Amino acid sequence: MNESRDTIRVNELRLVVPIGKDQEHATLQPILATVSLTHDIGPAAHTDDLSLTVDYGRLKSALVSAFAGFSQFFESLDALLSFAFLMSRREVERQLGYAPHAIYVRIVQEMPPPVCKTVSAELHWLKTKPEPLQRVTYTLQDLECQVLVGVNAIERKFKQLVRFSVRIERASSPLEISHWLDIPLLINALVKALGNTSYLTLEALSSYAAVETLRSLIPASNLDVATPPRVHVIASKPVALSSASSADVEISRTFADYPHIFSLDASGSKWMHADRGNGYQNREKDVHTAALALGSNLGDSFHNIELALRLLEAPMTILDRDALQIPDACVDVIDTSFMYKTKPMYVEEQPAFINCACIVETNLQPMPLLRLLKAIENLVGRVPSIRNGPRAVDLDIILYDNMVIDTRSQHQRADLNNLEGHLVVPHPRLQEREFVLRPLFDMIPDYVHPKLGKTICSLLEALPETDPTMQSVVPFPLVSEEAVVDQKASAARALPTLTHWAYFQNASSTSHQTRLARKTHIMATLNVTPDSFSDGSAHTQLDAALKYVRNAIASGASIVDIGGYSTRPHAAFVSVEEEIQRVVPVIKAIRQQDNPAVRNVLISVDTFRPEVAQAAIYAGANCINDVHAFTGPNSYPSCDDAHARSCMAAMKKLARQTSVPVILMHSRGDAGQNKDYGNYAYAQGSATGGPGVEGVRVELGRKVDEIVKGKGGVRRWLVVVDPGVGFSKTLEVNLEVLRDASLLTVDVCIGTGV
Ligand SMILES: Nc1ncnc2c1ncn2[C@@H]1O[C@H](COP(=O)(O)OP(=O)(O)OP(=O)(O)O)[C@@H](O)[C@H]1O
Ligand SMILES: Nc1nc2c(c(=O)[nH]1)N=C(CO)CN2
Repeated sequence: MNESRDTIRVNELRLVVPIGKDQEHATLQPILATVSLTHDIGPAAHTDDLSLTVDYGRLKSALVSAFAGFSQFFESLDALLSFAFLMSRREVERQLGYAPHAIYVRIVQEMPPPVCKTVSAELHWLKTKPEPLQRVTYTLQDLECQVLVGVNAIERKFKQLVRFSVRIERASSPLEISHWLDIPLLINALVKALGNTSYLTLEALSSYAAVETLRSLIPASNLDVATPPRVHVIASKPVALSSASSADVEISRTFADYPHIFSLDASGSKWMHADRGNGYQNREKDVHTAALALGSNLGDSFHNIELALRLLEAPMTILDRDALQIPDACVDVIDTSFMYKTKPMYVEEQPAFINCACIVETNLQPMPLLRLLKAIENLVGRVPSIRNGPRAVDLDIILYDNMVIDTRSQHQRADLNNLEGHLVVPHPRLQEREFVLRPLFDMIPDYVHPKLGKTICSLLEALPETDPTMQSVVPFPLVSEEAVVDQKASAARALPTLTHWAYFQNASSTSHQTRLARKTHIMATLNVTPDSFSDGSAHTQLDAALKYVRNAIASGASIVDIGGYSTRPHAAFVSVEEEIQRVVPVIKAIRQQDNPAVRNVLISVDTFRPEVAQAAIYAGANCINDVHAFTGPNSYPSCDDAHARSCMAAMKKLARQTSVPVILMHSRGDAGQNKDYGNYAYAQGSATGGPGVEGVRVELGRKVDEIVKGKGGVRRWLVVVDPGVGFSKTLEVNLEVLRDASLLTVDVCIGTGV
């Protein structure tokens, strides 16, 4: 039996058919229809009798009259294919009296240049029991795109023509072939996405084309989950080789080849983006970690940096899917450094810089991440300037996972004067920049540079000289109710800066001169509790409070701390409403004073309650001073009770939203409870000092980590720690902490705690 070898074919029958989305948009368009059947021609060959085979003339006429008699319009190539197949099978069965072994139908549509040369759909139908087998193939032939691709210098500079041929194969059930793929949509998506790429190799480019094609198949993927569609891509560079017609890469891929990008849904019946739907676990697979450096020396630098960080976390509002090369782009800042005022490097005649760094988790690939950073620089107000000159904000990718990247061609890599439009990671100047190494050291001192093989710590130590004028800085925002409300409405807004405090790097190692230049900030404490001011009405209380503030400022105070709930042991309970009622009017009154020195004084609100902190900030306070470091009064021995957790979440959210500095004090919960004040023995024998200082470092450090690290964390530069003299400590421990607090960190705020 040779029935599967013989073929009768009507080749490229020219037809003109109505094609369109709907009746109104349907137009007559030429197509080429090919029909072939696999059938044993032996009997007709022996007898030379036409009635024993299929008359191709009758087959052609049947197709012509079926299309001519079709009074509707064809919505898609699928619909045309399906119609041509049904008409062919009917005619062949009419002639033979039974169905042939196999039928093949192909419909080709010529496309207007330069979209692509042709699109075609083919159906292979095979008579098998119990069900026939059916396979559909779509081909986009010679899709022409201008793409930046290649390793040669000229190829990095100019886009070049790349021809793609994309074939999609799917198994389909016999009755279901109409409207599976929207070809115009796919062509559009491909041309747009491919035009934004800048790969070095045709391999990466063709793989990207396969991913984008598979992406467009997701909506219909539930129909084929058992035998998922397969995509073949040929990427061809016609001008790559001087004596050859082209250089090509051909690949064949399916969803399962890209487990980081696609996964099956929970029921296993549909392909989806791995970072969608049942989510977090899937997303994790494609999450990368990058270290970014930020710098600014024009305008309100603190505002610019905060705004840039907020924009960073809203990538989809800045660039579209094509530029980001992913539909659900996501960036989370998960750690921040301290912030520094630094001497300008390279071009020294310009204002001092403010520098910091952050770690992000993102599903963006390196180039789209760079694109996002450049777009944010523009949005924040960076304008062209001289190289290494002043700028509103500068955002650099310092590290990306452990990757070593250089998008320049081999022979462009001799120096660093041609980085424009390229990406080099780790940042090529990292090792000479203290303003980057020091912020990185705050977060990842032990990270090993993937090219240099040295830790951040040793790179910092290896700097030939360090900047003795480098200071860490704490910015205070200028708060007003309208500004906070306005800013709450849009995550991508930041408050302007009222002032900042600056500290030399390391008090013990800086020179006598810089130690003298160091400013000590005095905090005045104003307790607006009923028994704090002698008799009298609310008005005299307010007068007394304002008089205290004026005196404090005149005596050199730079911040006024206002509290409405005493922290002394066994103090009477005060309701949230009452506490708000006590502090808010005083803050508002200060902010309405005529004297600018009083009106603009820094105000911290001394509270452990998020509701009170929020009301105070809305009224004009610009700092939160919390004796329980965001964990509330019931947080000892464990910080894990529900109240402590909800307090932590609410305080973090408020601090993050308003960007006010937070003073976090060491204590062991409510002062009235017995907390075994001498119990710091566990911290004995540490390198940092005595057990008291080490106990404070461990217990407060744990809370600081929880407040700073992870998504939604408070910027590290806004955290001021207070060792809590007089809180949960014996006389000896208090004295030890007073003596050695500088061992804890440079940024300590020492008060008497009353
Ligand atoms: N790791 C990287 N991070 C940021 N930009 C990079 C990186 N590698 C290469 N570049 C390229 O450097 C070019 C110049 O960037 P930018 O204008 O920020 O330079 P600069 O501020 O003068 O120097 P630097 O970025 O070294 O601080 C950009 O167009 C970018 O394509
Ligand atoms: N201190 C300091 N100096 C610089 C900085 C910077 O961020 N900080 N950025 C530069 C160009 O990116 C040039 N010089």
